[in-house]
Amino acid sequence: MLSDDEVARALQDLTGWTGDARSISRTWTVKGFNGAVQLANVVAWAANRANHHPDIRIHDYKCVTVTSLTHDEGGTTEHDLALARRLNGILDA
Ligand SMILES: C[C@H](O)[C@H](O)[C@H]1CNC2=NC(N)=NC(=O)C2=N1
Repeated sequence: MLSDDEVARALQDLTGWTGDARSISRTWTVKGFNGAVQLANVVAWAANRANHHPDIRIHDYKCVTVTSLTHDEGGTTEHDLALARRLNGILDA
C-alpha cells in the first residue's frame, strides 16, 4: 500500500484522477448513455488485460466513474496507479 503523500505525488501526473491511500477515482462525462456504456466496456477490457478490476459506475445518464483500489491490500497500490495511467493513455488519446 501507498501513503496519502505517495498517492498525492503520483496523482500530480495523472490528469483527472483524485484520491488518497484508500482509493483513486476519475469521472468521464460523455455524450450519452450509450457512450457511457461503451466507455465502461473499454475500462472493463483494460482491467481484464491487467487482471486488475476497478469499480465502474455509470451514473447521471452520461457519466462513468472509475474507482480503483487493490482489494488484496485494502487500499491504493502501484497496480491502481498503473491502471489509471493505462486508462488515461487509452481514453485521453
Ligand atoms: C487472483 C487475482 O489475481 C486477484 O484476485 C486480483 C484480481 N483483480 C483484482 N482487482 C483489484 N482491484 N484488486 C485486487 O486485489 C484484485 N485481485
